[in-house]
Amino acid sequence: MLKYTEVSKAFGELVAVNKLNLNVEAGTILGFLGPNGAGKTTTIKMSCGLVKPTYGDIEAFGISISKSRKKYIKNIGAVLEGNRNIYWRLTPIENMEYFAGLRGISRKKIREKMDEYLEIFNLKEKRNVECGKLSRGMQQKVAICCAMIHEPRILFLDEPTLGLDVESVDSMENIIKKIISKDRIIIITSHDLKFVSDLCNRITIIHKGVLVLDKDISFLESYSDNITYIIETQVLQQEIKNDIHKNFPVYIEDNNNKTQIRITLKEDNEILEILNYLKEISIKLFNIRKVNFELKDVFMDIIKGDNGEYARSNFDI
Ligand SMILES: Nc1ncnc2c1ncn2[C@@H]1O[C@H](COP(=O)(O)OP(=O)(O)OP(=O)(O)O)[C@@H](O)[C@H]1O
Repeated sequence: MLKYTEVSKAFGELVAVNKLNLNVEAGTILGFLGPNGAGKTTTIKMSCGLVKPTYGDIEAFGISISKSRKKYIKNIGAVLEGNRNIYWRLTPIENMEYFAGLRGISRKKIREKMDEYLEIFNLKEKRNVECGKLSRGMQQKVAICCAMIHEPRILFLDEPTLGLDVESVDSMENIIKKIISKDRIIIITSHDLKFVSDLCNRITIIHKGVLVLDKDISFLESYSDNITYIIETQVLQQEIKNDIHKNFPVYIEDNNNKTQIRITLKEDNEILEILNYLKEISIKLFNIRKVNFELKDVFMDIIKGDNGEYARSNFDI
């Protein structure tokens, strides 16, 4: 189990992570979500021993990072945000050998592991190509291979789909499904909520350093009766947006010279209320469409509010 007890990190006055308490069981693929600046990367860096918590402790399968850092780190593998996790001038094989060497694993010993990973990650044909010449998706796969070369039981993937095309996102999803096992934990941060809800069996949301949701993915099913609409209008003034926020369970964003209002309702005809409101203030409507209720709706509901302040949720979470 991965266990966080009161884990906190302050950078001067700014509290990036505030008393995080969380237990993650083996076999879990955890979606660790939050808006920009919520504290995700700081939490991952603390979990990898790269940033020291100001307060609190993290334990990986009973080993405490504050008491036995070296032993703790053996359980951890991580691919951090960005594309600097591997050496571009080296091939996938050379990168794996290099990272194995850093962990004190001999070339001979990892040969078998490398073959297995090249197979799983579909990298066999590219084994001797410089990583700088590979696609972004392949580079990301090599980075994961390197992070797993010492067979850690806990793997952190910070934004694994960033910059990947749809096909590569699919392939990443399949690979993560292949590498999870009942004695392993995979923790993923991502802004791609579809990827997360398709893949993860548990969802946590952190907002302004505070854990605000921790649920099994099945919790979404309890909202399957909800109906979500997207209403596209002329660009709305901030005052009007604030007023809509106050009166309706919505998420509002501007997109391509339009304002998109995403609203989740219990009954279809509740849509009339907001449409009447928009009509009364003479707002031009461009489009209305029904979409599936998604993790996105819960996520946006939790983090919405004026200036991104935590607002009371419309859902029973
Ligand atoms: N080294 C640092 N020094 C000062 N402040 C920092 C440092 N690292 C992070 N922060 C601040 O801590 C807060 C949390 O940042 P963090 O990078 O953990 O967020 P995040 O959830 O990963 O965001 P994003 O989705 O944008 O990557 C932010 O306000 C950030 O500016």
